[in-house]
Amino acid sequence: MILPPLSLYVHIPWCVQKCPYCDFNSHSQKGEIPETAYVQHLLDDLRQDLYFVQGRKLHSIFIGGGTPSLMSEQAIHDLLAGIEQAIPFTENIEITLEANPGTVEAGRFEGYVRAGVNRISIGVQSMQNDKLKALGRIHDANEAIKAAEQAHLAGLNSFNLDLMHGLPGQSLDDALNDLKTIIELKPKHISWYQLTIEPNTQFHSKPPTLPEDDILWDIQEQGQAMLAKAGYEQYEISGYSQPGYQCQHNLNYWRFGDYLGIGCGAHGKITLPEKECLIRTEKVKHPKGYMDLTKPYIYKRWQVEHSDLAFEFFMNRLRLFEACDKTAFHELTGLPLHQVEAAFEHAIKQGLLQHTAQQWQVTAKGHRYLNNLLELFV
Ligand SMILES: C[S@@+](CC[C@H](N)C(=O)[O-])C[C@H]1O[C@@H](n2cnc3c(N)ncnc32)[C@H](O)[C@@H]1O
Ligand SMILES: C[S@@+](CC[C@H](N)C(=O)[O-])C[C@H]1O[C@@H](n2cnc3c(N)ncnc32)[C@H](O)[C@@H]1O
Ligand code: SF4
Repeated sequence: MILPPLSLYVHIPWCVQKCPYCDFNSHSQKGEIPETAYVQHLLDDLRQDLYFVQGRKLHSIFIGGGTPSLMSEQAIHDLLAGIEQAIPFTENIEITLEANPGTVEAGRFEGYVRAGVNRISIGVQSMQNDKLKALGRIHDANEAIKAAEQAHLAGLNSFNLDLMHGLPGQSLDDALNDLKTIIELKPKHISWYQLTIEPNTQFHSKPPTLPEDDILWDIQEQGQAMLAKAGYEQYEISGYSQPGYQCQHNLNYWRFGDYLGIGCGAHGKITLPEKECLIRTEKVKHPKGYMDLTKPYIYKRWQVEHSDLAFEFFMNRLRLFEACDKTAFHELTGLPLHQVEAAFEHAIKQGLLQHTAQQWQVTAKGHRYLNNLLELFV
């Protein structure tokens, strides 16, 4: 087994209010968030994970949530300084912070950049005010535009806009107009998600009327063509970027790289080559329990069973559009290649995969029927 690049995910669990479609680990917090105490807990949590790190450097950091843009510049500065003290950074480290346009007053992004952030991901969701209202968002389209302008002003070479489609009452034209407006804001990266109704959300208990399947299909096909025409390459199911601006954190995740996870409900995955195994970690989910000094941060830690490894590898790796080196399978899982050859032959016969002597690549059909492809590895 070889050691892949190491990333770090940091979870910030608070939002101004909970959106009715969202099943992320987020809690509405009226008033001040306990950011100073939380940063200390995060750094303490990280120290307890250092056992796994052993001389490695950090390749990317993703501060996600919840709404990390509720944190002050000082808190993000203290957090990043503390992380760097614990684990050195690689020279080109990517440091992303997620922001909600409703929390971004002027000058905020400059502050984050001073603290060390070099990529901001802004949750725009839609550019139509009636849709934003139906989604329970705390901002309007104008504030989303202002947030994107601020990202340019802060000198951020790379920022991402999150947009959703398949929204309640959305027509094909609505969705395409949203994309067109987003493209005009010139982000280097666009995450374009189809709205899904998740269990344990308000939309699940009171479902809104969503567009018919044929409209969803047209949105997908025509939206992808529009993004491609504007120079955005699709490199992952929902990830599009200008060439060279893929999200390094996501890429490492889908390439089956390693990541530590700190903060409420954060997940981690670490390779231990000397033990020929993978460890997964999960931290305590609720902020109250996580910040309770009498309890550990870790909720669960387990070794991935050998029988699950092949599926876990491909479930991540086959989401990416780039080809996969055949050697990566053995290097990252420790399993012999011949174990998956029969599944691959089957997938190639069905037109879901193609291959050369060195690499595998998912075909367009394989991306469309990804679940059928993955079933071959169960
Ligand atoms: C943690 S949020 C981003 C930052 C910030 N909390 C915000 O919403 O502005 C992650 C992103 O996941 C997407 N998302 C969340 N729930 C979703 C759902 N049910 N279906 C599709 N996309 C969803 C949204 O685009 C959202 O921006
Ligand atoms: C889906 S991406 C967001 C994409 C995005 N909008 C951007 O910046 O390009 C969010 C990243 O945070 C990671 N993440 C989210 N919740 C997590 C958790 N609880 N534990 C570990 N990683 C998490 C995901 O794995 C992913 O790499
Ligand atoms: S979508 Fe973003 S702002 Fe809305 S509840 Fe989820 S994490 Fe919070």
